[in-house]
Amino acid sequence: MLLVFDVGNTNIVLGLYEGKKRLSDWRMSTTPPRTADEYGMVAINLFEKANINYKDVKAVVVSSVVPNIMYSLEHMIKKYFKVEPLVVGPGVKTGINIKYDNPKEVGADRIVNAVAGHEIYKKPLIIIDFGTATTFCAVGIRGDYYGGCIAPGIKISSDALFERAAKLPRVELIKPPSVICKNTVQSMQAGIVYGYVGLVDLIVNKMKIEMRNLGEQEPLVVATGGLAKLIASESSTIQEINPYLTLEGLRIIYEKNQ
Ligand SMILES: Nc1ncnc2c1ncn2[C@@H]1O[C@H](COP(=O)(O)OP(=O)(O)O)[C@@H](O)[C@H]1O
Ligand SMILES: CC(C)(COP(=O)(O)O)[C@@H](O)C(=O)NCCC(=O)O
Ligand SMILES: [K+]
Repeated sequence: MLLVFDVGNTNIVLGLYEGKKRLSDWRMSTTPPRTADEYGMVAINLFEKANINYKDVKAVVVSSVVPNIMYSLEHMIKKYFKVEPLVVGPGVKTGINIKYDNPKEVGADRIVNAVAGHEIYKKPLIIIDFGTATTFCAVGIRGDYYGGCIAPGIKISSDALFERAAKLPRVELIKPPSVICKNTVQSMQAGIVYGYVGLVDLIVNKMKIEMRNLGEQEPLVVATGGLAKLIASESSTIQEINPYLTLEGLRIIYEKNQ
């Protein structure tokens, strides 16, 4: 079996594969940083609860945008799973041609998403990943990674509002019935959800113009990440939601590096 880790700034998402089949996936918090043994205990417990023998894991692939937990995570993988993890980074085959000023600067999660999108959809793409940050990535039909935008994520933006405004409560991130709201909670929900939909649709429409100028056909707009569903329901530009895009990209990268 193949175990993949998508290490984001809020969550570490684990995916377990047998060939192309995803057997299970789990989500754990990225903070606080844990020791190798603490990561090991969590991982083994997750396998036990799923009635899966962790000793059947024969390969591990990791994508990370959180350098400070990598020592413990890699140490755990070697100690408990007895394998050397393939860590996505320079030198790992992806089939993606990174056209960033400094290709090493792009978040691994963004490249992994591009690998998955390119393989699955075989079209020019705009990939939106609603994570701690919301990333927008333009990928050409031939797998050129052109770059994109990084915006503050919905949750950290709304957390900042809750924390910094004395009279504003923490509200559930759900869509209110209108934008002219008559109470504080719905006013905040409208500002957060519709404000974010506006951010997404404006950026996507601008990226589409730039992709046309790059000679690409109309891109497919694919959303992933924890909060994709919430925004996609209101957005006029998001066409697909693929919650497992990053995990699929890690599986594909494993196959490309066999
Ligand atoms: N299935 C889900 N339903 C609702 N919220 C989610 C879900 N998965 C993740 N989230 C929330 O979405 C945000 C982004 O999660 P995630 O995409 O894992 O972030 P990152 O990749 O930056 O770690 C987090 O605040 C997380 O709590
Ligand atoms: C933008 C990100 C923080 C998004 O990561 P996440 O929200 O999943 O934690 C990550 O892709 C990153 O650290 N990128 C490096 C800078 C860049 O891509 O230009
Ligand atoms: K992510």
